[in-house]
Amino acid sequence: MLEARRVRFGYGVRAPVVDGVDISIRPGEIVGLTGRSGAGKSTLGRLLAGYHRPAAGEVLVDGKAHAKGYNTVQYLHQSPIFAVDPRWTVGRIIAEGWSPDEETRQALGVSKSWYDRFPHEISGGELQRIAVLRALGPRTRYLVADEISAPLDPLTQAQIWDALIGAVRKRNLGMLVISHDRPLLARLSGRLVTL
Ligand SMILES: Nc1ncnc2c1ncn2[C@@H]1O[C@H](COP(=O)(O)OP(=O)(O)OP(=O)(O)O)[C@@H](O)[C@H]1O
Repeated sequence: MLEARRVRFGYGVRAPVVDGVDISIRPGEIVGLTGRSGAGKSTLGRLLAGYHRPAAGEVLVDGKAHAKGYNTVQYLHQSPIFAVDPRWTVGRIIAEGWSPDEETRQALGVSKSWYDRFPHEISGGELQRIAVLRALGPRTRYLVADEISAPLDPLTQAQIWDALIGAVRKRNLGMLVISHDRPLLARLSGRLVTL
């Protein structure tokens, strides 16, 4: 289980933006996270992924604190351009995560012809599919999908969510979906948490 227990976190000396929050995501479960703008959803997502250290409380991944090495909690960013090294080719970016099997690559519609290009040489929707593919390595146990589909066309959205749901079912992954899109959350998640 991926869980945050009574976590508190603030940026710098400012008041905490997440304070005393509990959330848990079981393997095989898709949990929706919504709430007003600025409520701290992305901050909570990053805490769960181990990007921030809580000022109080704890984040546990299958009962343990985040450790060094491969992050079994993969955070998917709304703007994938911020999640990749602009000097790396697409092939290198994907290989950083794993060497994907054909089925997963094709499910996401990632073309091998993109592998020699740089992030600024492919579209936003293509880059998001690449970021999702990179995150689905065999050691991944949980995914935090932070507004990953909002700016994308409906076809790309459907392709990404179908691939993610497929991976969740096949590999018993736990996934937190952060979104303002209530119909999307109703469709995807078994449980909705409002911050
Ligand atoms: N790196 C940062 N430095 C300082 N303040 C930040 C930083 N990141 C976020 N904040 C502030 O923390 C608060 C929570 O931000 P966060 O992005 O977690 O909210 P959110 O619920 O995801 O919002 P939205 O729905 O608009 O994406 C906001 O007031 C935001 O301005």
